[in-house]
Amino acid sequence: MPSSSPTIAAPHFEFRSAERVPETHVWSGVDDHPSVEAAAGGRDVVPVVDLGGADVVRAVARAGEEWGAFLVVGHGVAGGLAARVEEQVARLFALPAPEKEKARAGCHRPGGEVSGYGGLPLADHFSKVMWSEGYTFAAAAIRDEFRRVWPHAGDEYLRFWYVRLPSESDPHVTSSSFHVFTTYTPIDVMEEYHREMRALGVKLLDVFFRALGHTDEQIAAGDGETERNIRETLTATMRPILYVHIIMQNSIFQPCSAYVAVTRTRSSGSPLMTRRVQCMTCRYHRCPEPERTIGLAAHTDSGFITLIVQNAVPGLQLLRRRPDRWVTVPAMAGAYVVLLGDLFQVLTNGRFHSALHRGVVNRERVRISVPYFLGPPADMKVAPLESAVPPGRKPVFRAVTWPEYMEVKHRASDMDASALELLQDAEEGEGAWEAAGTGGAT
Ligand SMILES: O=C(O)CCC(=O)C(=O)O
Ligand SMILES: [Fe+2]
Repeated sequence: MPSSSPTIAAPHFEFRSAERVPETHVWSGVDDHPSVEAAAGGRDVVPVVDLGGADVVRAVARAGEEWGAFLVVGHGVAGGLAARVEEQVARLFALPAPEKEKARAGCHRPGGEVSGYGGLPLADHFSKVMWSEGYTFAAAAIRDEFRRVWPHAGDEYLRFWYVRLPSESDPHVTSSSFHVFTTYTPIDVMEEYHREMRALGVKLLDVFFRALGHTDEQIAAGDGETERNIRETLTATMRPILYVHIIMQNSIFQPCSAYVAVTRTRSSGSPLMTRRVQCMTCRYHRCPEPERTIGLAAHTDSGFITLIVQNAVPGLQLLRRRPDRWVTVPAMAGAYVVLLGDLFQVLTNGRFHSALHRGVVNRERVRISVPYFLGPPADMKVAPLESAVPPGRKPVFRAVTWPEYMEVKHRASDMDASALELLQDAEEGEGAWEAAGTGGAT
């Protein structure tokens, strides 16, 4: 449950070596509703939309209306990109704790910057800590962000070439993490991810605009000013997340796997130093701990559209109603997850809705997820598009900027209310805003 208690100032918590879920990370109500695996042919199949297929507009519109989420295939994004992103993100998380701490969010710019390493923005609303670690980067400036948080790493960021050798008994490592030499650096891959996701996001926006009645000609001509403005000013944030599986209790530690840290000279690119470090891996007994904690608490995303690449380990769940149940999004090779955010619900006057979702941990394998959030710039007033408001009707939502929306969302969360409801009627919304501001979150 949301809480107005101050955030726990968690010291660096090393999930990998935790021997039990500490009280700080124990959540109640994680199994309030049953978890359901998407069953073939049943009502709980997360829609899969082929962007290159026939009837794509109808398929996207249906998924947006019924789920606020879907898996997209036929998207035209290079086949190997997902594995490359997963590999580089695994390396970022494999950095030693002091390296991660250097990047801790809020340490680098005045004003409590969220960009960097650490908890998720939503963590402030809970008295418990989530079982995940994450980085947040402004996607268009990721090279500058890396340079800012790890200035000692040099322009090619070669400090991130920590490579883990394969070990059959080590469940942390995915097969794609095994390459010792690769032609990519993390920054190249993350920049490519940014370019591809932005292009995919724009493609999806256009499909949604079509679903609202825009013709090919209108879209080709750049639509009206509002739509063009939305497309051209999209902002993007990238947030790699690591959900470490729960392997504690009765673990028997034994030395067996090794890390190799490879550093290369900047000019020649040839190996300069190779270091072998003996480390510990573990055999483990399964235990019921995953149900006691949560990787990422239930929430809706705030922006327009979130695109997610995840590794082969499922863990993202969508809440479906009547009866309430958490449906696990399958880890489908080659597919990207699409989630609609609250501001998209505002933009489309509620025709397409945001999806309530969460991230769970498991007993077997590490899960990596790399959400890419697309939204408006901070100064854009987001209001229902004309094409989304039926003739003769008033818009359901009042216009709001992203920062204004976040303020409503924070206050709504403290009041245990819904931010979108507070925005639904101008008078009611303003009233509630006032009340939230003065009444406190008791
Ligand atoms: O774990 C995931 O795939 C989803 C992450 C997420 O919902 C978020 O960062 O907002
Ligand atoms: Fe999310």
